Amino acid sequence: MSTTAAERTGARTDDAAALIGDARERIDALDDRIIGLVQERMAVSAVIQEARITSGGRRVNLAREMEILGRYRDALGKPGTSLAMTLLELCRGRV
Ligand SMILES: O=C(O)C(=O)C[C@]1(C(=O)O)C=C[C@@H](O)C=C1
Repeated sequence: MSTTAAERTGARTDDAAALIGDARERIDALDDRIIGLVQERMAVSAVIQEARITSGGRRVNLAREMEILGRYRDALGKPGTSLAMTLLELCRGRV
């Protein structure tokens, strides 16, 4: 059974439903890019961690993490800090 544009988008007019459909396509494309960038970040972070561990250091570098948290907070506010913490967890696991 097929759904109507209104059911898919929550809009009450065809114009609004069309706009939402187009904008959702852009969001899906952006999310694909964001996911790709996160995966790229994870790979680069793994190279750094591996080099540090192989040299006898620790996986985690808290001073660097503080810089990153501050950067995301300055750009995006408090939720930016949460986003940075999630990114760091994806990149180095839980500490
Ligand atoms: O910049 C580093 O030294 C890294 O190891 C990368 C990274 C990160 O993913 O941003 C990961 C772990 C460290 O605790 C700090 C930062």
